Amino acid sequence: MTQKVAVLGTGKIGEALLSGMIRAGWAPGSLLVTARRPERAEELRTRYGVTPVGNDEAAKTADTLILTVKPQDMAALLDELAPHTPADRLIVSGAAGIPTSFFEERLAPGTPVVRVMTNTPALVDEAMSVISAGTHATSEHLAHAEEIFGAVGKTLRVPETQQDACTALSGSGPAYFFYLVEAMTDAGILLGLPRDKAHDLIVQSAIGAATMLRDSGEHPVKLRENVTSPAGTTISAIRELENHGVRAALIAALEAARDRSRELASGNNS
Ligand SMILES: NC(=O)C1=CN([C@@H]2O[C@H](COP(=O)(O)OP(=O)(O)OC[C@H]3O[C@@H](n4cnc5c(N)ncnc54)[C@H](O)[C@@H]3O)[C@@H](O)[C@H]2O)C=CC1
Ligand SMILES: O=C(O)[C@@H]1CCC=N1
Repeated sequence: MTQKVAVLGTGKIGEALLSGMIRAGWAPGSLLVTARRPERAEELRTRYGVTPVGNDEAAKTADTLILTVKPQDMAALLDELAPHTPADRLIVSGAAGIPTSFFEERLAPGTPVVRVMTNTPALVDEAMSVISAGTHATSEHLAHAEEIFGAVGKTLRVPETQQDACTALSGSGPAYFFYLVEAMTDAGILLGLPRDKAHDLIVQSAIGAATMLRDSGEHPVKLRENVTSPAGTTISAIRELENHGVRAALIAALEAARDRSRELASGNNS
């Protein structure tokens, strides 16, 4: 029997995952989606050939339910799902902050839950997805989640205690790089370059640097040293970064993201 997978609350992350699964060869006929707005459901059917259903129908029909609603909407979704979800369904949560115990408390006893933190480079099959098992999830359940999220990039198993830290690093991580590109493009404007040229120079430098980080096998310190000539330009820039506390700012920023992920777990949604 074909395994059916349902994506519930198919927004940015849900659609990125869905499209990646289809690119990786999943049959659209084995994929169900749910969305709040009927126009959105139709859009997904037209774009991917998947079947839109209600949340209750997804729970009854699919073997694996991937929940990609916002953390703030998860309790309401689980209220809707609980009466229709047999305990043999695999629940995969993609939400920041929410622990597997949150699902276990609201669904039938023994329900397997896997928590995943992915990121938006799923759109280009370069996601980093971090995967943890709940109390009743077996290694087969983890392997199934890896098969799904492996369609859009790399996966890594971690203990659930590390999920909030991973959310701060890789879940939110792409935003920090986009922010740096934005700021460096502004610097290019200050230095008199047209915006489009500044953008292209920084983006290609980012792609080159990321490829070297991934493929060279060198430590980032060594890669930076190779750019930094004695009495040259780079060290003048690095001194300013240190003077402005950029390293400390990054450490504090990621600590704040980790703390916010923990707050989402405790139901602080403001
Ligand atoms: N955006 C990002 O970079 C990342 C987001 N996440 C997590 O992924 C989840 C989704 O985030 P996004 O895709 O950015 O949000 P989004 O707002 O684009 O998507 C969530 C979707 O869920 C729908 N929804 C809410 N309640 C529903 C219900 N009861 N039934 C059906 N649909 C319902 C909403 O209409 C919306 O389309 C969040 O939990 C977030 O923490 C994880 C990693 C990265
Ligand atoms: O900002 C957020 O809460 C979500 C989770 C990780 C990335 N975006």
